[in-house]
Amino acid sequence: MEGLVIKNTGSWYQVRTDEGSDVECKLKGNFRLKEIKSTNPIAVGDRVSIILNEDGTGVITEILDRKNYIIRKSSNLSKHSHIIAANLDLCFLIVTVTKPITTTVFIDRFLASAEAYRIPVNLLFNKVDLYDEDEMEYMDALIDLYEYIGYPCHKISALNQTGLDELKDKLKGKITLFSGHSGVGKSTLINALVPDSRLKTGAISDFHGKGMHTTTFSEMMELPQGGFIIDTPGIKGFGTVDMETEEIGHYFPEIFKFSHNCRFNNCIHINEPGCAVREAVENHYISESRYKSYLNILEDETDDKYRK
Ligand SMILES: Nc1nc2c(ncn2[C@@H]2O[C@H](COP(=O)(O)OP(=O)(O)OP(=O)(O)O)[C@@H](O)[C@H]2O)c(=O)[nH]1
Ligand SMILES: [Zn+2]
Repeated sequence: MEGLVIKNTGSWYQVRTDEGSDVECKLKGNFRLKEIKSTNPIAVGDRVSIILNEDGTGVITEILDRKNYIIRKSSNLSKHSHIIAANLDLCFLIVTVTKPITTTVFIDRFLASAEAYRIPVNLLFNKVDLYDEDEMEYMDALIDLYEYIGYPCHKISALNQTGLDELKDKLKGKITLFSGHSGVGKSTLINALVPDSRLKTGAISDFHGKGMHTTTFSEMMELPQGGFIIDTPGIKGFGTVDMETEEIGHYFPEIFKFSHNCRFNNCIHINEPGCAVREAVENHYISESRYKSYLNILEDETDDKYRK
């Protein structure tokens, strides 16, 4: 029997079978994952094969191929990583122009990581009910920029529940990760989209008792229209994705496009002669803020290399 892992408590996995029932499962004793050194072999979003025990519980015997997964390193030194979720169809990054400010560097780092993971992102500009004329203008400029690059943008007010219908359509039948700075209105939005999510949160803490570490546990919330939302506590963005210096430009779609015309094919677009990316920045085909974010990631990765 096959199903979808919708909750992971560390020792148990809740599996929604394709027939529609929920089964509490354990892993088969000798279960191993070959390619990934991970503290948890299975995460929410995984599709698995199970066999049923007589008492109604189940055993996970096999994990089906993943289309993607997001990880967090257990610590900087460790090679082990924690898989946060698998098989994501979409990310919603919630941003605000004010209260709090979401910087373009934060947005661009998130977008680049999502590109590395091959997960499409939509930007949700929340709290539009708060903005004055200048803030509206700034938001519209950002929306022009990101839509031009290819990231769909939405103006919403989670508080007043405006702009949410289009989101509901997009979420239907998908697994979507919600992310954003603390205070942008993520909980308010999720409560508006999943009417009984507050109730569910209560039920989880009962189930776990006290000693539960949030890092080993995650859950998907089911949407009334079908589909799931992932809002794992403690994730801000994806954490750092390791990127090779020459790869970073691949995760900025518009930089990648222009980089085909650079004179050197290993150009990293800093001060090489014949760099088509820098020329595009000077001619305003690539935005200054995006190029700055690119340099910002490049700097970090270079620092990392020297430290190692
Ligand atoms: N004016 C306005 N306020 C909002 C809106 N959405 C959320 N807020 C307010 O912003 C504050 C933070 O909202 P939360 O939903 O708790 O934000 P969060 O992103 O979940 O924050 P964390 O729980 O810290 O991660 C609350 O006071 C909300 O009422 C909105 O659309 N407009
Ligand atoms: Zn270049």
